[in-house]
Amino acid sequence: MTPEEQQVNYDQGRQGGTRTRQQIYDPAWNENNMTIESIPEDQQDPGKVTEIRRERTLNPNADFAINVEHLNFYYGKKQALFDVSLPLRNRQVTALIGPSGCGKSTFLRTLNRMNDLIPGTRTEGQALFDSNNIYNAKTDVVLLRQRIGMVFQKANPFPKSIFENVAYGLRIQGQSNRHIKEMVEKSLRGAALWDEVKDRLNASALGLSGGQQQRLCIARALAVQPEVLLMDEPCSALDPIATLKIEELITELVKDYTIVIVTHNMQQAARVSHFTGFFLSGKLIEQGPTKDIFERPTQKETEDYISGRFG
Ligand SMILES: Nc1ncnc2c1ncn2[C@@H]1O[C@H](COP(=O)(O)OP(=O)(O)OP(=O)(O)O)[C@@H](O)[C@H]1O
Repeated sequence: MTPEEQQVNYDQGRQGGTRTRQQIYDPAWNENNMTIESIPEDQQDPGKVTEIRRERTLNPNADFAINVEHLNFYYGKKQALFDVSLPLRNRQVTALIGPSGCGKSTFLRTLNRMNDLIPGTRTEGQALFDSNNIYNAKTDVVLLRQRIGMVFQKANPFPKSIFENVAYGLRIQGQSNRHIKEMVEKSLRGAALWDEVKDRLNASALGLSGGQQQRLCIARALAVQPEVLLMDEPCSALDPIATLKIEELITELVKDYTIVIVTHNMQQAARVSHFTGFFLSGKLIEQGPTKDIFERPTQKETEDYISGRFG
């Protein structure tokens, strides 16, 4: 993807719209005012942040896929991140939570250097990925963004066919048609979309539902075989059923990929993540296994946030 296309991709992805506090905390919220009662009982939200599933227990022996140390980030003169150190463990889901404007998305975007597309930004510190510092000027950012893929708030399929959306990155790589065909199917299967689209691969991606479009964007990211997937509020524009599908997908994908997810929805963080970092005003206030963060946070600010005292 060219820098211009990446910027368009990024801008479109950020147009997720604003949500009220109630919408943020209400897992039943969606654009069509669907209520939680309309979801089949076995798919309803467990409702309690404290219900951490057993398989969500952090693997303490997991290596660090990326180890961020002493990260400071500036938009011009404005400092947005302050001395953030956070390890992102291999094949684990790390959730980034915190109130609006605390720096979650900024942090996420430092991991594949998407912030470089914004003029006047500056990064200090290091993020070790495969023994190389992501923030090093010599890093090949095109390759980096293949290895560390990204999914945005709002699904942003290209106005092309379903097949060509997934094939996009592979065509830029100059892959053979045979390889592209194989990878498109593999990626659509990986994104749990194959069965729904296999008979209409040449139809426009814009005709898919919002949830299908978001899974298509995940398939597009998977096609270039990334190691890490960054997800910036991937469900914020989806209804509860589409949200549950993405959450189930995350649970499957983490068997093969390292996932970092920004979410406003604390039930979601509790449901899908193994490790959680809580940000406030650009600082990482607390980090730890998700179970600990939600059941026995050590910092008052974390406790106030997860108990809904501010947001
Ligand atoms: N392109 C930009 N230029 C200047 N300042 C920015 C830019 N993007 C974000 N900021 C500022 O950086 C700070 C962190 O923003 P960021 O979007 O990372 O927060 P966030 O926690 O992801 O918020 P939200 O949950 O609302 O998306 C905020 O003060 C925001 O205004």
